[in-house]
Amino acid sequence: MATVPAPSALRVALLGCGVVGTQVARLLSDQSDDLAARVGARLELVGIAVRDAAAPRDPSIDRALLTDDAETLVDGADIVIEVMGGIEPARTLLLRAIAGGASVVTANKALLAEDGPTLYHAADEAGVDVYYEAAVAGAIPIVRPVRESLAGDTIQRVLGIVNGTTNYVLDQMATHGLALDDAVRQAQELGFAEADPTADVEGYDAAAKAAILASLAFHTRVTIDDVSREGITSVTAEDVAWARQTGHVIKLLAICEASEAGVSARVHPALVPEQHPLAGVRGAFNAVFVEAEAAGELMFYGRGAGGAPTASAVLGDVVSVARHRVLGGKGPAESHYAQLPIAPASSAVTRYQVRIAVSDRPGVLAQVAQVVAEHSVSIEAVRQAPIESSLDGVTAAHLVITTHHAPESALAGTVAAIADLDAVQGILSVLRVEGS
Ligand SMILES: NC(=O)c1ccc[n+]([C@@H]2O[C@H](COP(=O)([O-])OP(=O)(O)OC[C@H]3O[C@@H](n4cnc5c(N)ncnc54)[C@H](O)[C@@H]3O)[C@@H](O)[C@H]2O)c1
Ligand SMILES: N[C@@H](CCO)C(=O)O
Ligand code: NA
Repeated sequence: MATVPAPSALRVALLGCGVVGTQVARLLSDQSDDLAARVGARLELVGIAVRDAAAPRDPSIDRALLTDDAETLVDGADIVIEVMGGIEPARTLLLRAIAGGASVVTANKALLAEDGPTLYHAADEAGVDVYYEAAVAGAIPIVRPVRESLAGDTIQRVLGIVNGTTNYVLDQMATHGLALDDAVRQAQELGFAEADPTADVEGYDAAAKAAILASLAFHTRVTIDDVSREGITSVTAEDVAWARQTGHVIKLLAICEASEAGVSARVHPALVPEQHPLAGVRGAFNAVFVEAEAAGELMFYGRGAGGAPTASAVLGDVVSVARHRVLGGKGPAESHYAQLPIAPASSAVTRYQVRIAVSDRPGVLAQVAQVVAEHSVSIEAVRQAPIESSLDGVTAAHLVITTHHAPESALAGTVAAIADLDAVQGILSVLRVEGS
């Protein structure tokens, strides 16, 4: 039987030359001999699609490679790397690449969380790879471990700090007592947060990553529309201080779980016990904590953003898809055989900490406890502390109630009933407690 000779070189097209693209081009050039040895064929960067070929670029970029004709570039490639971001034209260009027989590597979480299945289906039909390690938690290997290393196990839960900007902001609030707006401004000055930080602080970036992680972990298609999302804008310096007093830190978590109700993916600020490994994730670092039936607890930690760290993940994927082309065949495809239902957000079961301002007089604690019990919610701990400037001249106190596990729907009813009590001056915060 005649064998097809392995290619001596693979043509690589790069779409986008921003923060990540610049570093991808640099690594392809700086490491070209090592990459050739690892792949078994040279990786030849044949062009870089940009919006404006005349714009200033990092000196490491070979300007002769720049083109504003992305379509022609894609048509001649064996491997297409997409680091432009956005839905269009990224989707159309990737589909064109796949239809033309190229394997693709992308860092585009927004596109995958919105319409990944269109790409996966096209790649299946064409017999090529779609790899996307950089799309979740940047440099941290998490897509490959979930897709391959844990393929023989059953993942039960994934808890992730997958947005560096918000982790930096919450960490600054916790360690320096900053207000949220001041911490966001500092993150912008240091270049962590974008000029428009909405996608980060409102949790959209983390929600896209949660959709991708939930799809991988539970072999079920989950899109960003299936993810319940709450950002960090309502977190106050007082919440952060109270978290510390009760032995917690506040983190923006992406939580993916499978239960009898189906798969749930949610993003919200949560209290994490100080002794949990996720509580020690400081600054702009990311970490993904995985609970699996046989493996137990695993944590993946590192840099979730930045040009070079993200390019590291992209290059790892490029080497994988290139090896497949040299050896023939392709890597594992998207797996959605389980097709579990998407659980409604109200079915999530977790612990809560409710902080309320109450009039400090006899019987108030008993009234609050009664209301909680009537909603079948079990109290784990109650703390009380005086409020120095009392409201309306009535001596007031903070009451901090931590519950045992309860469904979100039961908690919502409980909080509404507590708010109706005469002795309750206000609900100051309701935070979920995760990781315990
Ligand atoms: N920056 C990070 O830390 C990071 C981390 C993980 C994933 N990502 C993802 O990587 C991708 C790129 O991010 P980035 O930070 O490098 O963004 P960026 O804005 O710095 O770079 C994107 C580049 O693509 C170019 N571009 C956009 N549309 C184009 C088009 N139609 N034709 C040609 N060029 C086009 C832009 O001009 C820009 O130079 C995004 O999908 C992002 O979500 C980024
Ligand atoms: N903006 C993201 C990086 C890219 O996903 C973050 O702050 O983590
Ligand atoms: Na990653």
